[in-house]
Amino acid sequence: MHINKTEHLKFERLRFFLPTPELLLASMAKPVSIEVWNPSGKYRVVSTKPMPGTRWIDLLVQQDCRVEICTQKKTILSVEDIIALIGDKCDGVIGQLTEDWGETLFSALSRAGGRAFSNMAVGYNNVDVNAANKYGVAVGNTPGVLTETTAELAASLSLSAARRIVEADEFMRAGLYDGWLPHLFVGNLLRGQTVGVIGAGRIGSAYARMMVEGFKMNLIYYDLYQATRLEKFVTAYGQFLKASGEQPVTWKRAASMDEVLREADVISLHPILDKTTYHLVNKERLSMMKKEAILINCSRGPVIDEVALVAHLKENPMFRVGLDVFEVTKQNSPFTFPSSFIIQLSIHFFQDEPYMKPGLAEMKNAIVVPHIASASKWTREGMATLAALNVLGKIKGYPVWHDPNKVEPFLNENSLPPAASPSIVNAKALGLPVSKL
Ligand SMILES: NC(=O)C1=CN([C@@H]2O[C@H](COP(=O)(O)OP(=O)(O)OC[C@H]3O[C@@H](n4cnc5c(N)ncnc54)[C@H](O)[C@@H]3O)[C@@H](O)[C@H]2O)C=CC1
Ligand SMILES: O=C(O)C(=O)CO
Repeated sequence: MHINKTEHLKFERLRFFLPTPELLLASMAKPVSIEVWNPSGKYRVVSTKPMPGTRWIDLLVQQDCRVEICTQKKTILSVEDIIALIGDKCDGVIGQLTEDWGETLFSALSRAGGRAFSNMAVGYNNVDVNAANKYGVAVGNTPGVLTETTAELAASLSLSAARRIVEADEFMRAGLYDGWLPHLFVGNLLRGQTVGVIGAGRIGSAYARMMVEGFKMNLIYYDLYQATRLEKFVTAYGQFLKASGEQPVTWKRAASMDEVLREADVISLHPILDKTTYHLVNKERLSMMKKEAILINCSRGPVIDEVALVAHLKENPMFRVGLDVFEVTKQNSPFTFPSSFIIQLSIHFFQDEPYMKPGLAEMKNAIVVPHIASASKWTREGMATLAALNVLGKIKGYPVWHDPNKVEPFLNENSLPPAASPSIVNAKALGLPVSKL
């Protein structure tokens, strides 16, 4: 066994490249690379990935946790890999949206004595919450801290698509620019056009505000619920513009999603991924959109039928798309069963990346980025902190925070976080107490 012992900050950290005794006992153990903090800690918490910042580690260690971080050079861990990490004694796991958290993993965690899991993500379509309920495992997520960062990427993609920034950049780098021309990379003006938002929750509403306020676009949105605060904001901003002698902005709550698709010039998708939003944008719906419309997806890949999208992009060169997330390509996928199988079971959607549908990468009218919408330093460190505190809160028997949309008290680096789990999605099902702090 190769062991390096390193003093790091005020805690002890070990690195080794062979299984710990717990891992050796795991049924399908493989050699894994682990970094250990506070080896003598009472509670064993595993993180399936190194996460940004160190506050999340400090907070766990201060509360008597031994923290084990998987440093294996493999982007997406398999169920077997994670079973090996869980071993025979594990109090909680911090996992990633790329992992399949279903019956197998929750039963393994439960067998190891664990009752706490948190995704380092707000979306938890990769988690079978019913299975977690069955084994009494609390499931945490990380809302709120990534709202603005994700909305900013959706806004960036909207601008990049409207003004053809990626195409123009490639043109410059290829040495093709030989002087200003009236027709060179002519795109769309956003001001006065209509922005459509599907799923006006936290991120959808933040994006809508950016586009309305920043570019004076009118808003049309579709959601299962009324976005009252967003409506009030646009009304007030419209009144302000009018009082300043400018054209006021307007808003409309659409009765159907199709209304948004028909009317909007830029459409951004921000719903959760579940059986009601799977392939929400399909061939028929793409054909309803304006020929020069812009479609942005920073939610989850399977919200769009990407085979239909590639065909639509080919047929409509002025239609543009900005994608941060992707559907799995069956041909290349490590998973072989058809998507209809997933829908019928409708348990959870565990894998939608990293593959692109054939033809997408060649489309000039598509901008593609690798699921980076939440990738600002503040947000990613905050996500790590919230995920760690979700797990810690359950281990310590703390109540659940009363409002998962207001997580700021957990993110203040200058004070101790509240003694609560910031966001547990199955708190009600497990009958967990709610914090009155
Ligand atoms: N690309 C990325 O890096 C990121 C992606 N996300 C994705 O964005 C999603 C939304 O995040 P939040 O805004 O924080 O969640 P949220 O829960 O605040 O908003 C989701 C909204 O979708 C609406 N919705 C649900 N089903 C719908 C349907 N069938 N039709 C129309 N609207 C529907 C809900 O009513 C809700 O208002 C996450 O679940 C995640 O999948 C989130 C963060 C980063
Ligand atoms: O939080 C999420 O849901 C993500 O997609 C990560 O950015």
